[in-house]
Amino acid sequence: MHDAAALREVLPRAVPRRAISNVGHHTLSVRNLSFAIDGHKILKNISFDLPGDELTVLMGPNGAGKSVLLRLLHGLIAPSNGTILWNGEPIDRSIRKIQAMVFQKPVLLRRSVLSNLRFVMGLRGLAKSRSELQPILKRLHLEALADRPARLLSGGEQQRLALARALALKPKILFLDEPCANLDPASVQLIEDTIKQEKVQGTKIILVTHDILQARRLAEQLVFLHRGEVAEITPADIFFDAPTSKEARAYLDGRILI
Ligand SMILES: Nc1ncnc2c1ncn2[C@@H]1O[C@H](COP(=O)(O)OP(=O)(O)OP(=O)(O)O)[C@@H](O)[C@H]1O
Repeated sequence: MHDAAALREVLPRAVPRRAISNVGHHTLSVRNLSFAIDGHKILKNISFDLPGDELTVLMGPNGAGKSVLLRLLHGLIAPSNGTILWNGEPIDRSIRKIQAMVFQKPVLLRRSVLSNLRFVMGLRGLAKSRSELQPILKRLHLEALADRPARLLSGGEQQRLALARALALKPKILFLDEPCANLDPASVQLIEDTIKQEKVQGTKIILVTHDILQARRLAEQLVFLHRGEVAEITPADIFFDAPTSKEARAYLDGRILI
């Protein structure tokens, strides 16, 4: 696949609808959301509300449907049934523009680090000079790598670039799919600190992780998925002390879920 085409695959498709105003601390909701492929039901009639001012962590065993749910929420795939709402309104083009996503395996262009940032911003009509991009490079410790080919970066450096690219879009809703998988402790801390700063600045964050300690450090709200269904949605402190579902209890105890 051509570079630009590959990157467009990770940007949400615009859905033509009316514009909305006053986006801030609102709520991301799904109603009766289902997704099936070839008759295989991957997500089954899910409904929930994720308050804009709480950091939501999405957990669940392998194959539960977490990545598929993030891709649906981000608009990369269309649901078989159901609706996704931001502040009570169906997601439209103006809301797609305030979303960004970081994938577990970064999708980067065969260009420099700087050029990767510029390209995505250009797609959103946000042309930026080198000096204007310095703060975001600095924030993710990428200044010294700005002119390096992105695909030659280490895994951790690529993940920092993927986060920088998402943040450069100044998203109000940020989806993170295991952004710290395979990162060293310093990189994990940098990414977690950056996520916390974004949250404080009012970005709605939905993070998928299998790292229970990371979830404890970051989560305010916990959504636990099991076999395509929401087993529980709980404030994080309750979830880790006394999960209400047997599925979450088994997961936290390290028992295999069937
Ligand atoms: N394009 C697809 N075609 C067919 N099946 C798919 C497709 N995408 C996902 N699936 C299936 O949907 C289920 C959920 O996948 P998903 O990647 O969302 O799981 P996950 O909860 O993110 O798991 P993990 O923790 O292992 O990353 C899996 O059984 C997967 O095989």
